[in-house]
Amino acid sequence: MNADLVQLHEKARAALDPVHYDYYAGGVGDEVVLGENEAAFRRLALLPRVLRGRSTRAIGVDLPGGRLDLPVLIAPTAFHRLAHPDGELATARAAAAARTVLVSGVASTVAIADVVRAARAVDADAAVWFQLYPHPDEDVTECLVRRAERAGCTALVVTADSPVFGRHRRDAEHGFHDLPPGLAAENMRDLPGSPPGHVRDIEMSPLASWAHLDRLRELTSLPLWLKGVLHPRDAVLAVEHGVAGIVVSNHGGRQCDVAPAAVEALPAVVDAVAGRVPVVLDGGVRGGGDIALALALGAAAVGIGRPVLWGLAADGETGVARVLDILRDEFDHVLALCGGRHLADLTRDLVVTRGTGVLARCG
Ligand SMILES: Cc1cc2nc3c(=O)[nH]c(=O)nc-3n(C[C@H](O)[C@H](O)[C@H](O)COP(=O)(O)O)c2cc1C
Ligand SMILES: O=C(O)C(=O)c1ccccc1
Repeated sequence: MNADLVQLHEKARAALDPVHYDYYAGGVGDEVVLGENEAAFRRLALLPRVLRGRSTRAIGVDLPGGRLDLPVLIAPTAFHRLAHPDGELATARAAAAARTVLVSGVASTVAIADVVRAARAVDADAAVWFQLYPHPDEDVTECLVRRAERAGCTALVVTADSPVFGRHRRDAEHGFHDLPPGLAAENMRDLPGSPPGHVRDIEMSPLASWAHLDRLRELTSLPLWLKGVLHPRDAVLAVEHGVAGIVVSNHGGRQCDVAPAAVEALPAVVDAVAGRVPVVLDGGVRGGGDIALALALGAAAVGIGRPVLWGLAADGETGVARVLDILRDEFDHVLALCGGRHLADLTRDLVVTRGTGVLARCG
């Protein structure tokens, strides 16, 4: 991990209630995938190109739903007010100031309208996307979509890797099941079928299907991203079902513990999609080199989850801004060292498997 991010992580660990730290840090089952997401990047290396005579670099990227000034967006993570009293408001301000996208989760502790307002107060053009799970009650799903639209979100992200909740041993050991008094999943308040003021549970839908995705797509004109794709055939189906983009993700190792590392699943998905829609990768991205590797393997951008939570817990908005700054600066530096000027200069032939010197299996 980038050394400055390690420091922020340590500061966050010291600041957080250990139960909440474990909620953020933990994974499903034996936490195999949690470790693999980071370890898989360390098994890859990048062959720099030389004598390319370049001085300036362009690292922005346009995606359906918004432009990013750096190829890093903030992946949806739950309950930011466990990390800092300003919660998602702080995250939204830092993302807007860095001119990148915040994917704000249904499980946020600030209502989506307030999250977007905070972002737009910093940058009138700020792009905030809304992430949701297909709720078993489709009226609830529809209401959430309308809330996101009314709030001014510019894309929807549907998370497909959670037909059921992952079993998080650390949470079970701590008996962590509920938010502390005063905090709630504010997007779930006042939904159809509940009394005024009531906050509904976020539920997973074991019955969620491609038909649900179709209905969601028909419900809104917002670009629809599908998050949590690992199998190339699902990537093809997603394109056929009209998604605007795909997020290759194993949910940061919090869902299926026999899944591969996210970056190892990336090349086959990129090949299957064949440029028809952009592919974003999240899971284990902890430095500029990881970003360069993911882009070289075909990602249009990466998402970061836990590093944002560490920045937020360590120093609120300033901490999140620092995380984005560290990653921007280190990625730009790696690009320069590799003789790149544009993101498109990061190509798959640069990626080799460490210890073998041969092109990565994907190469
Ligand atoms: C504490 C926590 C909560 C999360 N909550 C959600 C969520 O509500 N919806 C979702 O799609 N992904 C959720 N994720 C997964 C992230 O969007 C992302 O896939 C993952 O964190 C990326 O891995 P990284 O943490 O190694 O960067 C969560 C991750 C963490 C760590
Ligand atoms: O913790 C998670 O990973 C997650 O995705 C989630 C889902 C619903 C509510 C809170 C968090």
